[in-house]
Order: sequence, then C-alpha cells, then structure tokens
Amino acid sequence: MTEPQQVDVVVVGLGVGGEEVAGRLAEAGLDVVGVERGLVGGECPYWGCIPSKMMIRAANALAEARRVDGLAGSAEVRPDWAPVARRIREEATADWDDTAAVERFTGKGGHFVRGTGRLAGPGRVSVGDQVFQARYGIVVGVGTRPSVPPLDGLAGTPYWTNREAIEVAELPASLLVLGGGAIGLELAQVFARFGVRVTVVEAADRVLAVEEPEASELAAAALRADGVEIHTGVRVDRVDHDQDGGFTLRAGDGTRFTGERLLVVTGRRAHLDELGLDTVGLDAGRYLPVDDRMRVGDGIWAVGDVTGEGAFTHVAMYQAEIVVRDLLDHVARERGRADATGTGSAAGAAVGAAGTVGGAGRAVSATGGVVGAAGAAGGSGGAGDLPRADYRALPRVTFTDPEVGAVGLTERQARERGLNVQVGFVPLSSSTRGWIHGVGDGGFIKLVADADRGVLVGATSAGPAGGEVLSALVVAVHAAVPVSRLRHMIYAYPTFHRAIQTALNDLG
Ligand SMILES: Cc1cc2nc3c(=O)[nH]c(=O)nc-3n(C[C@H](O)[C@H](O)[C@H](O)COP(=O)(O)OP(=O)(O)OC[C@H]3O[C@@H](n4cnc5c(N)ncnc54)[C@H](O)[C@@H]3O)c2cc1C
Ligand SMILES: NC(=O)c1ccc[n+]([C@@H]2O[C@H](COP(=O)([O-])OP(=O)(O)OC[C@H]3O[C@@H](n4cnc5c(N)ncnc54)[C@H](O)[C@@H]3O)[C@@H](O)[C@H]2O)c1
Repeated sequence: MTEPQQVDVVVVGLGVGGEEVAGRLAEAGLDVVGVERGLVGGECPYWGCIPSKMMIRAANALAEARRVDGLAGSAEVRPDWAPVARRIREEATADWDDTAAVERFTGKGGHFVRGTGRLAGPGRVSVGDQVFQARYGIVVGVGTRPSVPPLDGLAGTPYWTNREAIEVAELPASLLVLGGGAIGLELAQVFARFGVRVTVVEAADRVLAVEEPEASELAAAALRADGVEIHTGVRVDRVDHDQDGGFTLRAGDGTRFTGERLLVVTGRRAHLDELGLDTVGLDAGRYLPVDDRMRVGDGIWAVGDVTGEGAFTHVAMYQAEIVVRDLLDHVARERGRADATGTGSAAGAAVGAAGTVGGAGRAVSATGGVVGAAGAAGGSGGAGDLPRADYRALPRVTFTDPEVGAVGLTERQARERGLNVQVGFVPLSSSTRGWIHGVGDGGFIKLVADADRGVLVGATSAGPAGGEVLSALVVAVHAAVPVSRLRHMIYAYPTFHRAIQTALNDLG
C-alpha cells in the first residue's frame, strides 16, 4: 500500500446519487475523489430506469396501435425488437460505455479512480494499492445488486437478472419471471407485447404487493389482457435447467412452470458486505441507516438505494442535494474553526458558505440524457435552512400500462398508524375523460385522508397517465393542503386528473 493521499472528500460508488454528489462538490472547488468499479452513472442509465422505459415506450406504441381497431380504422402490427435493442445500445448506454460520464466528472475538477472502494478506518478509503485520507468526509453511494433467492438448482444456471433482460438483442419464445414487483411487471408486459409467452410467478398473494390491493388487481388484469400468465402465492422450491428444454420452476405443491429463459427479479440487496464498515465501527446490516441530513456517523454520509429509504432515482437525487449542502456546511464550519485557531489551510478558500451551490441541480445520464432533477429546492441560506430529509410524500410510479402512481401511505399503512382514516375512490372509466378514452382506460384514483387533520396522507393514481396525474396528489400530500381547499379548486375539463375531485367528494 502507498502512503495515504490527502483529499477533501471521497465518494465511493458513482451511481445516480454518488455521481451527483461528487460532481457538485468538485464544482464547488473541493478536492474530490470519485471511486467507481462499474460504470459511472450506476444502474439507472445502463440497466434500469432509462433503457427499461425505452422498452416500455416501444411496447406501449404497439399496444396503442392494436387499439386502432374499433376506434380509428384498422392497423396491422408487426413487432420487431431490433429498433428497441438498437436504441438502448446507441442512444441510452453508448454500448455500456461510460467515457462521457467520466469526462463529465473530471471536467468538473473531480479525480476519478476506477476500482472497488473499501473503508479502511476513520476518513480512509482504499482502492487497490491506493489509499485516500479524506479531510472532511466520505460519501457512500454503493447502491444495490439483485437479491437472488437460494433456490435449489438455481445457482450456476444462465438465469437473467435485470441486466441480461435489458441487454437482450433477440427475444426468447418464452420467459419465466420470478417476482411480480416493479421490475417483474414492467418487463413482463414489455416482452409479452413483443410476442414472448410470459409467465409471472410471485410468492406473495398479489403482485405489486407494496401498493394498494386495487392497484395489484388492475396491474394483474392489464398484464393478463396482454397474454401474461400470473401465478401468485407460489413457493418455488427448485429450479431445473437443461440446454434444450430451458427452465422449469417447481413449486412445493407439485406445480411446474416452464420457459426458455428465466428472469429473477425478487428484490435488491445493498452492496455493503465487502465495504469494510467494521473498520469504522459500523455493522453491515441490510442498509446503511442515515439521519435526516444523510449522515451515517461522524464524517460519513450515505446516498441512494443503500440508505433503504426507497430504491428510486428521484430519492437518490433528493438525498444528493441534502448531502451536498450538509457537507459544504460542514466544510465551512471546519474551515471557520481552523481559521479561528490559526490552523486553516489556504486550499479552503474556494468553497463558499453553506448553501451557495444550491440551484438548478439537473443531472444528466452517462450519455447526456436527463436522468432527473434534484428534489430539494436549491438556494442560499446558512445552516438554519439546510434541507432535512422527509419521505412523507414519497412518490413512486410503476410504468405498466396503465401506470400505477402512488404517494405517501396506503390505506393499510395509515390504519396501522392509528390514523382516523377516510378513503375516497373513483374508477377512471366513470369519469368523462375515461369514458371518452374508451379502450385502455383502466385505472382509478384512491385517496387516503387523515380525518382528524383534514389532509391527504396518501393517494394512488392509476391509469393511462397515472404517473403524471400523480403530481397534483404529491403536492397535496407534501404541502398538507386541506381537503376543504382541494375540494374547492378548479379541475380542467375533461382531464384524467379531474377524477381527483370526484374521489375527494367520495371521502368518507
Ligand atoms: C430495471 C430497473 C428499472 C428501474 N426503473 C426505475 C424508474 O423507472 N424510476 C426510478 O426512480 N428508479 C428506477 N429504478 C431504480 C434506480 O435505478 C435506482 O434507485 C438508482 O439507480 C439508485 O442509484 P444509487 O446511486 O443509489 O445506486 P446505483 O445506481 O446502484 O449505483 C451504485 C454504484 O456503486 C458502484 N459500487 C458499488 N460498490 C462499490 C464499491 N465498493 N466501490 C466502488 N463502486 C462501487 C456500483 O458499481 C454502481 O455503479 C430501476 C431499477 C432497475 C433495476
Ligand atoms: N418504476 C420504478 O420506479 C421502478 C421500476 C423498477 C424497479 N424499481 C425499483 O427497484 C426495486 C427492485 O425491484 P424488484 O422488482 O426487484 O423488487 P420488488 O421488491 O419491487 O419486488 C420483488 C417481488 O419479488 C417477490 N419475491 C421475492 N422472493 C421471491 C421468491 N423466492 N419467489 C417468488 N417471488 C419472490 C416479492 O414478493 C416481490 O413482490 C423496486 O423496489 C423499486 O424501488 C423502480
């Protein structure tokens, strides 16, 4: 090992969260080392959000074309995966090359190191033979990998995770999908719409089990209409694979499911086991618990999926904003203290007071596309108005068709918290816009209110534009807008979001 190199901050893992933090701190003038062993940008631009949404866009175009019959004449649809695979290679991922992302970071003044970062005592990170000593802090943004269940026979078979599914250039004739969560449902519908015979096998008693039961029913019905077979409440005990016959899943009750390929999408697991957390007195649990400033402990911050606060790009971006501002505030204080005692280093002068880097905060993907926008408002201010993390209005959208958007608590979660719950519900098909839309109008608005406070604490917006309609409900939950005010608002006619008003009137 070489002598430790003194730097200001080390960021381990340059996924969505780490890349944003590292780039912003480097832009602010800090001496930042960014460590990434895979591709700068992480899962979202290369094997997650962006390519999967390109696949969904294509699959939805096929579905809309198939709806022409009876609405607008007739259309013959011949699916072809080639343009989708090409777009993912050429536009989304640059053939899984992160040169542009690395240059974006180094262009901001960051120092990039390719390799696996490991904590090596307080303030210290090792990467192979190199050791970095961080003056002000370490930021951990190591993300997750697929969590693969220890099923008999599975290890050693050529099963797919999200990575192989996103990289596929030629579609199989049939596909087994183990896990009916967000990834499983989105990809199952895509492949089915391109003509693959898809079977989803889910252990829980419903798909999309973290959302409202009505959302699970809607999503299952939509996928079944696309020809997807869905089996819930199934405990798979064993997996067999043979070169000719493909995969067989065997359940405890003797049921078998077969497919040419097997996609395992049964959740994610944080990359914590090999991080050396013990060297800084931390346990490697399932996630890295953080406080509302994203601090794990003295001199260590965490960002993104690894915090367990919601495995979404918008959560990573929201948290990144908080980390950047809190860390800059910390730097300013440390330098102020050093100046007062006459031990300050001149290197600090480039960094302004806390909060001065706030602002636009747009993140671009590895190949230049927009990944997302920082969640928290930028702006100036001292320590007094540094943003603190608050997940009460956490939005999430599963991009099936219809889309399932949700924010805050489900009805069940609200009841479990002992709230005085009121529920409002309206099927989209009963709204004017839903009726006009006709085929493909499946969806609903469900509201969950705390009757004592007179505010919404959760909502689901499912439908053709469920994720977009959600935005109004996110504002309502986030700002705790009184239900009485929401009722007396003007909702444009005939929009899908106008159904919110009907659901408000149904609260009871
Ligand atoms: C198929 C799929 C679809 C998705 N769709 C959406 C969506 O539509 N919307 C949404 O909001 N979210 C979506 N997500 C989730 C989203 O991709 C993640 O929430 C996001 O990528 C998390 O960012 P992160 O920075 O926490 O971690 P990651 O993106 O996982 O990045 C972590 C990085 O750390 C690196 N790393 C790990 N350990 C080390 C180490 N010791 N040293 C150096 N580097 C290390 C890894 O190589 C990786 O590049 C999807 C995910 C998948 C898999
Ligand atoms: N649109 C989006 O925002 C989006 C899309 C995809 C993924 N994501 C993020 O990625 C995360 C991971 O997605 P995911 O779908 O892998 O996880 P998930 O937790 O959403 O779903 C996993 C599913 O697998 C089931 N399961 C677990 N073990 C099983 C077994 N042995 N047999 C059968 N079923 C089993 C679970 O009951 C669950 O329904 C999501 O939670 C989400 O945060 C977001």
